[in-house]
Amino acid sequence: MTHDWTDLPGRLVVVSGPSGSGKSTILRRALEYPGVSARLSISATSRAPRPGEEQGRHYHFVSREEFEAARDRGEFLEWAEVHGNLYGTPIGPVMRALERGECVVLEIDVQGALQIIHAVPSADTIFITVPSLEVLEARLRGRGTESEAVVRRRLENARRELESIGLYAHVIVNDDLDRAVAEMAALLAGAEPRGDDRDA
Ligand SMILES: Nc1nc2c(ncn2[C@@H]2O[C@H](COP(=O)(O)OP(=O)(O)O)[C@@H](O)[C@H]2O)c(=O)[nH]1
Ligand SMILES: Nc1ncnc2c1ncn2[C@@H]1O[C@H](COP(=O)(O)OP(=O)(O)O)[C@@H](O)[C@H]1O
Repeated sequence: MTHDWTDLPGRLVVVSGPSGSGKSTILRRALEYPGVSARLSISATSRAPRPGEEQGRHYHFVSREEFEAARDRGEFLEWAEVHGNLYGTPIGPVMRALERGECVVLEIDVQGALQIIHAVPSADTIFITVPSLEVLEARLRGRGTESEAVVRRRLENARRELESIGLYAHVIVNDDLDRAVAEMAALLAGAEPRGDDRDA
């Protein structure tokens, strides 16, 4: 099924970047900034919930079979397999929020972001990166949520993901966290619903 995204009054913002680059940390804080009025899309995933994660708040946790059935029914705006699990953006809530003129943020991996860049050219795209792969490695280890083998796989993926950086409209280098959050907030605050003065 195709959707016409061009005439919706809201704004779609894609935030992407390697695992451990700081996407969730930066977004969590930037969404609280005064002047920022944006909602985070809740993805579906086949991965198991981590301690503290709630069904329907952090993700819609589903089985791999349920995910594949929804995908085959065309219910995802984009989807990807990331680190062995399936992730996808449900179309319905995004469409409805954009119809209401809201700003919707997708925090998704690079494969998904590339699908959005093709499917929704009006989307605003933000790539979060780190000063170096060494810094990324230290942060992934510091987070303590992944095993050694998983950290290595994520670093290999990061190298590949960094090759797409030029396709994004904006890049935030997450060295100083406060500055990165301020930059994200400024981009989101500027991502107002489009008016009649938009470019043709
Ligand atoms: N393509 C795509 N990627 C997603 C989606 N939701 C989350 N992701 C990405 O999947 C990756 C793994 O997310 P997660 O399991 O929460 O782990 P973590 O972000 O590495 O702690 C991250 O890069 C997320 O941005 C989605 O709906 N679509
Ligand atoms: N600017 C920063 N300086 C130091 N550590 C950071 C910075 N930004 C994020 N972190 C830490 O790096 C780790 C990865 O960040 P996270 O937001 O989970 O990344 P992502 O959502 O992109 O996978 C977390 O432990 C986080 O606290």
